[in-house]
Amino acid sequence: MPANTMNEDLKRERQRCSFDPKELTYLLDGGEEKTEERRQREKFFLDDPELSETAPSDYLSHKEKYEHAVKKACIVFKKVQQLQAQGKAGMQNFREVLGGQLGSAILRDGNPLGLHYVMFIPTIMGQGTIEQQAEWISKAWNLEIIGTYAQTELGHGTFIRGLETTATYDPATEEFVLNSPTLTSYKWWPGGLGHTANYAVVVAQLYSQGICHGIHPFIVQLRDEETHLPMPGFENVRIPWNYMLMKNGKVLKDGSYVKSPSSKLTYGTMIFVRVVIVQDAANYLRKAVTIATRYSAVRHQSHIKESAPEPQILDFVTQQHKLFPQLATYFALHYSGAWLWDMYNNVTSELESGELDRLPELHALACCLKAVSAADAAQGIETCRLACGGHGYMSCSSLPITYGLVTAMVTYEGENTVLLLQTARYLMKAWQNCLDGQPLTPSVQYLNSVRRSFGGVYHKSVPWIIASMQRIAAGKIETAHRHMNDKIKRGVNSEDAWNETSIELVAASEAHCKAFIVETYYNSVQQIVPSVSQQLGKALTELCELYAVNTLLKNIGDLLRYSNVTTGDLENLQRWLEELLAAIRPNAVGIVDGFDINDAIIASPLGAYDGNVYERLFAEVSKSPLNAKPVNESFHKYLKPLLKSKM
Ligand SMILES: CCCCCCCCC/C=C/C(=O)SCCNC(=O)CCNC(=O)[C@H](O)C(C)(C)COP(=O)(O)OP(=O)(O)OC[C@H]1O[C@@H](n2cnc3c(N)ncnc32)[C@H](O)[C@@H]1OP(=O)(O)O
Ligand SMILES: Cc1cc2nc3c(=O)[nH]c(=O)nc-3n(C[C@H](O)[C@H](O)[C@H](O)COP(=O)(O)OP(=O)(O)OC[C@H]3O[C@@H](n4cnc5c(N)ncnc54)[C@H](O)[C@@H]3O)c2cc1C
Repeated sequence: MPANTMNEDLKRERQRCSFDPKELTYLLDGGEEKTEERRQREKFFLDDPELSETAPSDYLSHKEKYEHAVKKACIVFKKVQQLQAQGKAGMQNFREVLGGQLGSAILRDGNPLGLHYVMFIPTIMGQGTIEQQAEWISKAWNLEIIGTYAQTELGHGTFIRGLETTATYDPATEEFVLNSPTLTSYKWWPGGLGHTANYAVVVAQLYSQGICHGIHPFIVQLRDEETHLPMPGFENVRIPWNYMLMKNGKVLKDGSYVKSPSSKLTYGTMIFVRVVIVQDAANYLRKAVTIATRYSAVRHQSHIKESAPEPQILDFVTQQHKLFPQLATYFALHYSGAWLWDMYNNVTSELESGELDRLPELHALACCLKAVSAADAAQGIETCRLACGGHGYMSCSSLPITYGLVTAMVTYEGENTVLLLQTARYLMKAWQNCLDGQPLTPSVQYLNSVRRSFGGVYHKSVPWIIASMQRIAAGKIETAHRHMNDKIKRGVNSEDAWNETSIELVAASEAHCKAFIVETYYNSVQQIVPSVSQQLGKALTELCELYAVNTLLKNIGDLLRYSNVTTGDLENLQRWLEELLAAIRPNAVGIVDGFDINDAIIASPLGAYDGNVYERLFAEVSKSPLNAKPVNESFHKYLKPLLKSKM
C-alpha cells in the first residue's frame, strides 16, 4: 500500500459532502481551539512510542495483558503529570485519557487505574468531609495511593441494602471493625481490587451502639504501601474512626449516629457514573458507526443493476437503514448526555447547600438515560458489526471489543431493568400527582398536556413526532398505573402488584426516556442550526428527523394504541424515512469524518481515514504469531502421527 494513498471511493465521498466536516468537528468539540487542544492531547499520548501498539495484545496471556496494561497505565499517568506541570491537566484531560475513547485506545485491555479516577476519587469528593478530602484527595491525584470502589459482593450487586459486609463502631478504641462474615459477602467485581489497588472505598452496613444504620462508605487499606502485600486478615479488620466518609451520615466518637439529610446521598457516586456513562456510550457508538460507514463506502458487493458494476454496499438502502440511524443515535445520546451533565452539576451544587428537591428527578433521569443509552449504543454497535459482514467479526475490526465494553454498561452501575424500574417508581408518583392536579416536575410536565389534547393530526414535523412519543409514554404510564391499582383493588398487596405489573412499568419507563431524548435532541439542534452553515444545519436537521421518524416507526404498535394515527400517516412516515436516508447518503462519510476520530483510536483496518481496507487487513493478520512460520509445530506433534496411524 503506497504511503498516504487515499481509497478512490472515499475520495469521491469526501468531494460530494455538502458541508465542511471540520465545521462539525469544531461544533462537537466546542470550537476550533478545543479541537486543537484535543488533537494536541491525542498526539501527545498516541505518538509516544512507549504507548503505541506494537504486537496487538490479542496474543498475550491474561497475566501478560494485565502487566502490559499496568505498564502503560503508569506511562499514561506520568504523561498526565507532565500535562499538569504545563497547566494543561484539566478534568477533561483526565476524563479523556483515563475514561474516554483516547484512554481505551491506549489501554485496549482496560485501565487498572480506571476505577481509581472514575470512582475512588469522586466518592471521596462526594462523600468525604472537607478534612477527609484534604487528607486523601491530593494523595490520590498524585497516585501516592491507588484506590477502587468496593460495593458489590459475591451475593449482592443490585440490592445494596442487602450488602452483608459490616462496619461496627468500637467506641473504646474509636475504630470501625470491618467484616465480610460470609462467602457471599466477599467483595467481588471492583476494578483493580485483585492486584492493583492498595486502598478501597468499602460500602458496608454501619453498626453503632447495637443499631444498624444502613450502608455507608469507608476507606480501607488493602495492601502495604511499600511491599504491596495484602494487609493482614479480611475479617475483623480495624480502621480508624476518621476512615468513615462522613460528609452525609456521621458517627461521633462516642458512637452516637448523626443521620444524613437523605440516606440516598450515599448513593451519589452511582448517579455520577450513570451520568457519565450516557456520554461514553454515545462516543463508543460514534466510533463503531465511523468504522462501518467508511467500510461500507469502500466495500463493493453484489448488484443493484445487473448491467452496472458491483455497487458500494452503502448504496443498498437496507445498509443505509442499518447505519444512518446509528449516526443519528450518536447525536441524540450526545445531546441528552450533555443535558444530563448540566442537570447533574446544577443539582449537585444545590445539594451542597442542602437543597434536595431536584435529587429524585435527577435520579430518575440518570437511571433511564443510562439504561437506554447503554442498551441502544450496544445494539447500535452490534448492528454496525453485522453491517460489516465477516470482516466485522474479526477482533482487529475493533467492533467486537467495542461491543463488549458497551454491553458491560448495561450491567454495571445499576443493571438496566433495575434502573428502569427506579424511573418507573418516579413516573407512577408523577401520574398520581397529575390525576390529583398536583404540580409536576419539568421532565414529566407533558403528562398534563397529553391528558388535555387529543393528539392532533399528522404533520411532517419533529414536534408532531415528539407529541406522539409523549402520548405513547403517557399512555403506557397510565396503563401501568391503572393495571397496578386494579390489582390492589382486587386485594393484591402493593409489592406483589408492583412485581406483577413490572413488565409494563419497564416499558413505560423506556417510552418516557425515548420521548425525553427526542425532545432534547430536537431542542439542541434547534439551538445550534442558526449558528452553523446552512449545509451543516440541513444535515443536522435531517439526522434529527431521521432519529425521530425511525424511533417512532419502531413503535408502530404503541402509536396505533395510544394515538389517532391512521395507516395513511404510517405510509407518510415510511416515505419520510426513505427520503431522509437518501438525503443523508451523500453526507454519510463527511459526517463520520466530522467526528475527527484519530486512526489510532479507531484502531480498525475497516475504518481508517484512507480507506485502504484490504491492505490494512492483510497487514493486521500478518502480525499474528501463528503466521510467523509456514508450518505450525502442532502438525508434527499431533496431526502427522494421527494421519500416519490411518495409513
Ligand atoms: C466515569 C466513567 C464511567 C465509565 C467507567 C465506569 C466503570 C464502572 C465500573 C462499575 C462500577 C459499579 O458497578 S459500582 C456498583 C454499582 N451498583 C449499583 O449501581 C447498584 C444498583 N442498585 C441501587 O442503586 C439500589 O439498590 C436501588 C436499585 C436504587 C434500590 O435502592 P434502595 O433499595 O435503597 O431504594 P428503593 O427502596 O428502591 O427506593 C427508595 C428511595 O430512594 C430513591 N433512590 C434510590 N437510589 C437513589 C439515588 N441514587 N439517588 C437518589 N435517590 C435514590 C428512590 O428513588 C426511592 O425514592 P422514593 O420513591 O421517593 O421513596
Ligand atoms: C465490567 C463490570 C465492572 C464492574 N465494576 C464494579 C466495581 O468497580 N465496583 C462494584 O462495586 N461493582 C462493580 N460491578 C458490579 C456491578 O455493579 C453489578 O454486577 C451490577 O450492579 C448488577 O448487579 P448483580 O451482578 O448483582 O446482578 P443481579 O441484580 O443479580 O441481576 C441479575 C438479574 O436479576 C434482575 N433483578 C435484580 N433485582 C431486580 C429487581 N429488583 N427487579 C427486577 N429484576 C431484578 C436483574 O434485572 C437481572 O436480570 C461491575 C460489573 C461489571 C460487569
